[in-house]
Amino acid sequence: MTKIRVHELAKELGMENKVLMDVLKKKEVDVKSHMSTLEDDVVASIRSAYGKKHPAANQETKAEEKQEAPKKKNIVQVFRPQNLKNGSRQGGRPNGQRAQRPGQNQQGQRPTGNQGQNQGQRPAANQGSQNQGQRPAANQGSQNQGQRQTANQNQNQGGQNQQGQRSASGQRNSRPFNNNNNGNRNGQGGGHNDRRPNGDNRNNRFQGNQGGRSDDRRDNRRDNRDNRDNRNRDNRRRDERSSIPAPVVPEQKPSRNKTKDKEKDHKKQERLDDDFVGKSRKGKNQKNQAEIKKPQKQEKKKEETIKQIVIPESLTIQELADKMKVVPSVIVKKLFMQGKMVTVNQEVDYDTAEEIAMEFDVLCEKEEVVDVIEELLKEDEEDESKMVKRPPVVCVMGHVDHGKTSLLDAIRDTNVTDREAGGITQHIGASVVTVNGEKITFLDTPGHEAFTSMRMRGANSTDIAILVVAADDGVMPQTVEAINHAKAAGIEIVVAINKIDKPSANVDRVKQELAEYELIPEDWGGSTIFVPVSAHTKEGIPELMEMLLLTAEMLELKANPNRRARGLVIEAELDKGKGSVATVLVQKGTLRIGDSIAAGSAHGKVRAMMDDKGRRVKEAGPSMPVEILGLNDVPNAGEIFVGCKNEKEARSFSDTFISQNRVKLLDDTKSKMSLDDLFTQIQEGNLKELGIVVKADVQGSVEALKQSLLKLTNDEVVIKIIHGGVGAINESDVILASASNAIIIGFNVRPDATAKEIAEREGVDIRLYRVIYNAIEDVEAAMKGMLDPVFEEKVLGHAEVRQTFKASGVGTIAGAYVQDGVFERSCQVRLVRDGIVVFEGPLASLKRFKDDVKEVKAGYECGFVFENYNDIKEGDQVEAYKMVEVER
Ligand SMILES: Nc1nc2c(ncn2[C@@H]2O[C@H](COP(=O)(O)OP(=O)(O)OP(=O)(O)O)[C@@H](O)[C@H]2O)c(=O)[nH]1
Repeated sequence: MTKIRVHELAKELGMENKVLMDVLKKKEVDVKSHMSTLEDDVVASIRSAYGKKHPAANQETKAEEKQEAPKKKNIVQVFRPQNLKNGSRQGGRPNGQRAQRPGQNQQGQRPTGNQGQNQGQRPAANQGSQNQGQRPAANQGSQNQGQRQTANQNQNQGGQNQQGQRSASGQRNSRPFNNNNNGNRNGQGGGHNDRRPNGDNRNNRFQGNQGGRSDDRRDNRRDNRDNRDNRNRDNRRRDERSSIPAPVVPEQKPSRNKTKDKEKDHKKQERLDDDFVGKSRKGKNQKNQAEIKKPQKQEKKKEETIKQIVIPESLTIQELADKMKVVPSVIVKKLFMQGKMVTVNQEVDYDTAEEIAMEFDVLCEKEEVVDVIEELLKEDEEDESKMVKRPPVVCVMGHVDHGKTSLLDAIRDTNVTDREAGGITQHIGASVVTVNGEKITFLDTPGHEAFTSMRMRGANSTDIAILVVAADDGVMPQTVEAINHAKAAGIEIVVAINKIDKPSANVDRVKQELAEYELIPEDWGGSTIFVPVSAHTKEGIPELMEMLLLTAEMLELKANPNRRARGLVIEAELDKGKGSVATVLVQKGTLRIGDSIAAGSAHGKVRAMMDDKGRRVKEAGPSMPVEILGLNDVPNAGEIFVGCKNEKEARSFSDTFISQNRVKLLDDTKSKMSLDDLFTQIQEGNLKELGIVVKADVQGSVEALKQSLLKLTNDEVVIKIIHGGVGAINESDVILASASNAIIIGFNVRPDATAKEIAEREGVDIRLYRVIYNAIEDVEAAMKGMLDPVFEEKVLGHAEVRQTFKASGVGTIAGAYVQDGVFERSCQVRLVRDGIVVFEGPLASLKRFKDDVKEVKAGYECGFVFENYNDIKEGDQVEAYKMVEVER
């Protein structure tokens, strides 16, 4: 049987080692220290003298403890201080006692020397710290209870210190590690020793926190560290511990990579720091609280603030993603999930972009495109008081051959009052007539052209339109067109029913027909002025002039002549001798010789001015058309001209115009790639890379094409095969090509219907080949700008000449019978006589009876006239053919 030691007996009896040793000394028992062993008889005598407890009772207790031992393990797992507290309260004390005893017992049973070491270290390590630091008042209470249960009153008398000393063995406090030690002792190997101290630390940590005695804790840790093999890990933990009360179980992953560990631990440290700040210093450190709350606030803010972006009319997915600050692939993916296939380079319009953005909770606003030119041309409202009456600007419009030119001439002839001034009417695109002392400016430009080109920048050139309708012909398609143009431009219409001199003239019919277009004559209760005229007899011309003046009066046409001139360019050309010659219509202000003006890309000083009669003038007021010299360039018709302060201002105006136009031009040239304009694009430096989608019938061909095409890369252009595949050219190929501005080369394959349609819509160039070499050759030729389309003759049909007629002014007409196929109006023909081609050329006309026809099919008779060839004989064979572009 193992002999009992002094301290064990002391503990058993609930007395101090020193007291027991004194007792023993009194009994003349030789003990050197509390570790000295005692003989059984001595123990028995001491027990009988000082204690009631019998070793048997101890044995029982031990047995109990052994049974309950597993429970202690649970306690080890408790990380929360409060839990630990509870554990202490409920079972801490008895456990503590129990824990000591098994330790004691095990000491005796220990087969190895490890325990001795552990024991020796443990008390040293744990005594001070654990006793003092780990036992809070609550625990004391519970301990007392426990002690009472053991009926050892002395313990209570011993007070706190005694208790502390009593537990100097560390057993109570080191309950958890006793368990661990048990494991070790049971032969689980030294490796577990590493864990055990960690376990110790955990306990220490928690308990230490309870007690709040960090010094002790630190001492304890320091001591423990000395006993640890894995110093690094412990150090890390120590770092954590120094600030982190929260439980960490890094030991659970002993095999982690060290570097990773460091990083992870660092991150964990940060997290835990946050936790710590959040949990432990709550209320103490306001700053920290603020720090913790901050992210939450930010999150809230994020939720509340809806992103808003400004996007242009159209943009690519990439650009949209950039604006939305998301990865483009996210958008592509989202759209893909909705069944829409897009690429990052694909352009989408505003509405689509807005829809996409909404999916990401982003609001869109359309970017206001500032037209710099528009801004430059912007004008402030004019002061009405400074305005004076100006002549009306009139244009003549109507259907072909209804007499527009004749009417204008008649008007001019009738109203040229100042012939004496020696003016020979010059064609400057506009003319001024004086009627009853009042001037009317006529524009020569055909009505609708005037509207479209002259309204280029939203400025109307004309005030009144004369709608010429031939009385014998009535309303014709171009009449309707003219009405619509005039209405769209919001200009007044005066109807001139022309050719009333003709017997077939029917004025009422014209009135009736025009009524359908809301042009109701005044005598029918409407408001449109109708004037029956004859350009030939000049009947009604003065009335028409009067009506024009009346209308002008009603329109109250006014302008301020005392300001810098502004107006429209009506015509412009480059004259060999004079340089740039432009006819301008002054609309506001007065243009004078020497004025600096700018008109679109042109600018300069007015060197000379001529009126419509070719007379030199020094100034031109509102509604006056003049030809000017002095511009450095030829401006476009319809361009607004503005008088500038000086030449510098005029130059800067046109410079801005040029640069803006270049931007626009570049935008326009961003059109789809085509082999035909490949060279031009290369030349202009617009193209550095030619993307090609290759589709072929077999993979071998795809590869062959790819390889050959890639070899064509030169200094100027890089060939890039963006996709290669087997099978028909499909929708996705076209979309891909469109998005990447690439061309498609198909070898022995054809595009399907959808692909064809999309290619047409998107302007994707699809080239189909049956010979690989041709494809290569084409791309190469295109890169050199030498790509010519390949045409092939396609025979349409055959006919036989059965009769010939001679017609003056026409030549010989061949009456023929179409034997097979079809004869088309614009086809080429071959005249074959006795097997010899006697003529080959285009068909001048194709008639059936007297009518021109588009085509004549087999089995029908028709009349041919060959262009510049009349030597036609009966029995001649005619072969019709046309050249068609063929795939290479
Ligand atoms: N009898 C008659 N013939 C007229 C009258 N006005 C024009 N014509 C004839 O109609 C034909 C067409 O006249 P244009 O003045 O060339 O007609 P337009 O509308 O200017 O024709 P386009 O310039 O081709 O659009 C000419 O042969 C004129 O001689 C008219 O008042 N009476």
